[in-house]
Amino acid sequence: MTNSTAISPHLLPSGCSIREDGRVEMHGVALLDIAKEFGTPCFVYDLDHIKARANEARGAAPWTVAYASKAFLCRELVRVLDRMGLSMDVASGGELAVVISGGLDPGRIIFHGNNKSQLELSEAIDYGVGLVVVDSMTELERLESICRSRGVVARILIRITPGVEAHTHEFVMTGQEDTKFGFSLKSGEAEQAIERSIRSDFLDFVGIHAHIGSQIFLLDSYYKEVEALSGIIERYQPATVNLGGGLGVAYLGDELTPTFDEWARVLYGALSDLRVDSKTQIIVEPGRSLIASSALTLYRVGTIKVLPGLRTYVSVDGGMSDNPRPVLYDSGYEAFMPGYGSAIRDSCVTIVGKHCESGDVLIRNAWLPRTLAEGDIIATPVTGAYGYSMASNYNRVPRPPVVFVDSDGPRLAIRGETYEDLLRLEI
Ligand SMILES: Cc1ncc(COP(=O)(O)O)c(C=O)c1O
Ligand SMILES: N[C@@H](CCCC[NH3+])C(=O)O
Repeated sequence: MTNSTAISPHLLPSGCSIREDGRVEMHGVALLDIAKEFGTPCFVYDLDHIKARANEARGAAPWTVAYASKAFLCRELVRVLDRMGLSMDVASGGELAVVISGGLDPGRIIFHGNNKSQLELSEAIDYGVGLVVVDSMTELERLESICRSRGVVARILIRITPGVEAHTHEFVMTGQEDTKFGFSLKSGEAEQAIERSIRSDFLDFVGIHAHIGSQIFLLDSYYKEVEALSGIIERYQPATVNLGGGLGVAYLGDELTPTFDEWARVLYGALSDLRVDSKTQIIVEPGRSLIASSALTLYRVGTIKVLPGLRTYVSVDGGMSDNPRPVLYDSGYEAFMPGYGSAIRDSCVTIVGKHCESGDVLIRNAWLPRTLAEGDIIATPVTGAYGYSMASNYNRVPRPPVVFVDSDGPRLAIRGETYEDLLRLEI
């Protein structure tokens, strides 16, 4: 736990700097001015940081990088990643619609999901997505019949459950045997699905997919993943092996994360140890590790309630509706005052949201300067992944705006919702 120190600069997006007067700015614009212009709460993304992370991921190995759009998705981001030539993974018809509307070449889309509907599968085929990742025998048959009726062939990967337990929160583990995702390797279902797709006239078996979970720090889990798949790879010599995403990120100042280079070294080391043909196309699907550290969230403090001998509650104008991760996974975050970035954070408080839930806690033990007062702006870094994308309208709280910043200044990528937006589906 960080105690009595200023915020670690490495938790801030790379375009951030702390001015001599202590104000934190992003590409020369004070975060306090962004809060004034766009209101709070507000997600602020450093566009150059996103591009740098995408380039780092791409440069780490001769693999194909498909950004996992569930981590954060908006049209403007699709345009940016499209210009960089990245591929994208989608996991629903809605994500597919946004990626298509952002203009990404459908051939660079990978379509996931353990329960894709008939409509979603048809849309995937009609848009011409590059790869459909087939998750069950029912889906394989549904997809085949859609393709038969259109006289087309779908390029598919078979999703395999490698039976690897990655060391992460059980809610975000996906590679173990007891999971809703994919075909079990152990039971032989994976081989049956591959054989079935090879026999089909309307399915083109391009390769296999596996994903062992999210927020993974121990790279050894990836070695085990490749090891588990090696028998299938040797037997079917797939053109493509998609090893999923899941690389962990640091949310707290004292956490150390593996780099894309280290991840690549482990994966390629395993592939080479297991003599996987070097011509095999390797795909990875980083979501969190590509986007999380590029953003922070700005909040305004509304009330400060001191319960003597117990704790001090600092209530902000957002909460579990813009960041459900602390409630869902007990995830830790840090906070700082963008007006006083170099100030020593010498007071431990509990930052809570404005929702009608005692559990609506953003940071249980947050260190902030003791000068913190009602009306101040605070920021939580590393909120670029699974914050906005999992945001809700609980208590009919409008979802906040998303602002992109680079050397051209700040601009809206997604506007904040209004009460009118909240009413637009009402009859
Ligand atoms: C199939 C698949 N690929 C990629 C990801 C991205 O994971 P992460 O954001 O942890 O990199 C996920 C989410 O866990 C996933 O389910
Ligand atoms: N939403 C989760 C990760 C889920 C990964 C998607 N399969 C998180 O915030 O950590």
